[in-house]
Amino acid sequence: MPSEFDIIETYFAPLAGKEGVGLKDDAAHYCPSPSKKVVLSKDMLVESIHFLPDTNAEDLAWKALAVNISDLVAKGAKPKGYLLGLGLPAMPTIDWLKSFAHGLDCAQTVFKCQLFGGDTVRTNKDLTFSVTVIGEADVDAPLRSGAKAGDHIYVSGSLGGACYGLKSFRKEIAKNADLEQTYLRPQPRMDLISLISNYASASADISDGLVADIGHIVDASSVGAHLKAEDIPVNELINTPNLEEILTWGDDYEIVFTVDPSKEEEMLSYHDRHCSTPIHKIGLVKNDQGVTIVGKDETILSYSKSGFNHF
Ligand SMILES: Nc1ncnc2c1ncn2[C@@H]1O[C@H](COP(=O)(O)OP(=O)(O)O)[C@@H](O)[C@H]1O
Ligand SMILES: Cc1ncc(C[n+]2csc(CCOP(=O)(O)OP(=O)(O)O)c2C)c(N)n1
Ligand SMILES: [Mg+2]
Repeated sequence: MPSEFDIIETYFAPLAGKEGVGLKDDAAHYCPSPSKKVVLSKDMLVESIHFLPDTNAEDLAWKALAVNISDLVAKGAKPKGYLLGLGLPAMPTIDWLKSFAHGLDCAQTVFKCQLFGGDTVRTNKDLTFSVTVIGEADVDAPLRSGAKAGDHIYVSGSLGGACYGLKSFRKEIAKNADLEQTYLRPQPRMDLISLISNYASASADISDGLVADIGHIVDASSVGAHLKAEDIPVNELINTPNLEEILTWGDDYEIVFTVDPSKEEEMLSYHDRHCSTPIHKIGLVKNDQGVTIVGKDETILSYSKSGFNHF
């Protein structure tokens, strides 16, 4: 049976960049590129809370890194490296370790980053991942607090795929393998990094749900968001979408951002030339408070919760 150190040497060291010092030292050593801003973020994934038990190791590796990369995208930062915390309830099989390392290798290739270090421990019950990502941006990251009245609100991609993917796994809807993939394999919007860093006045990813996360932006900016329900892009694979659920459930790794109207035309032209992920204008920032969602016939939609909350 391999030891903790065998796992690190055999499966993780080959994924390490030079910053990881072969994964044989006490800490990683990272020298940021000259004149870049370093951006750091962490997200954890816990069995049964963030993913279903028995999810295959390759998909877990992808999701653990992808959800973290999404936060760097939201801050207009390019990934450089990551630290991996792994909590294992028992020694995994060799097949699991190979598959997990392969998943990490694929993910870090797509996200253009390397393993800097981490920690491997035993947990009493649940498989747990804790990833810290390290990124670099050319300019100061767009903050949640940067939105101004008059800014236009955009969201990338489409919403609800992960929510309905999990419903498919749970047999609550007819099986849909594409929606299941959206849940298992979130696609952080790497192609939007430069657009966000050049044009967003504020931005966030919508891991907790669109209403909650645009809510975080407007609260931090002391303004209000007015969203037009029919302009919000819902995943087209969903047969009978429940809009309230889609806007408040979470696990969508799309980006919501605000843009000053004087920069909007240039932003859209930049988007046409450099980005492949679609973006949609969904509303306006106004000089009030909170998130107002306007439905058909100008009715105001009100929801019982704004988004995902662990407690
Ligand atoms: N346990 C913690 N210790 C320190 N900071 C935390 C902790 N949990 C969350 N934060 C910080 O709170 C802020 C909001 O976190 P969160 O809502 O998880 O953001 P996101 O949805 O973008 O991952 C971030 O700045 C994050 O670093
Ligand atoms: C098995 C399972 N049950 C429920 C969910 C729903 N869910 C769990 S965490 C989460 C939101 C995002 O997680 P969080 O830890 O809040 O990430 P952060 O916003 O900090 O990036 C959602 C929608 C899920 N993804 N998987
Ligand atoms: Mg978080």
